[in-house]
Amino acid sequence: MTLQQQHCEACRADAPRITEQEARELRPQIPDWKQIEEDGEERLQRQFSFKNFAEALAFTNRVGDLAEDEGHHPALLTEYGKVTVTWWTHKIGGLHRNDFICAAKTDDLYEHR
Ligand SMILES: C[C@H](O)[C@H](O)[C@H]1CNC2=NC(N)=NC(=O)C2=N1
Repeated sequence: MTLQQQHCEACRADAPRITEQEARELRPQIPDWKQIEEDGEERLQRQFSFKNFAEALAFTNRVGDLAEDEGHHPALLTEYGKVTVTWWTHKIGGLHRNDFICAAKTDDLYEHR
């Protein structure tokens, strides 16, 4: 089953961070995302481009709906013509499989915008 077809599991404080092996296997499904470290935490980040602010905001709201549906929430920076989406799991201060699932679903929203 692809990442896009999966759903997030409820975030738990004792949930295991994703292993480097798992991340290596999943990264090819989200090739446009980069893994960054911010505040000492691993995160997934991608910048999406748009014609103007209105389109950027519409996409932002769709990602917001996705987050509510999955019970898993990103950081969103919405600017004129671009939206930067950052996924990580607050409860474990790092990356969980959920973040890869949501990154893949975010790509889907962009491709079908
Ligand atoms: C109670 C609520 O489900 C939890 O606080 C969820 C909300 N959304 C979340 N989103 C993210 N990215 N990480 C979390 O740990 C998280 N926890």
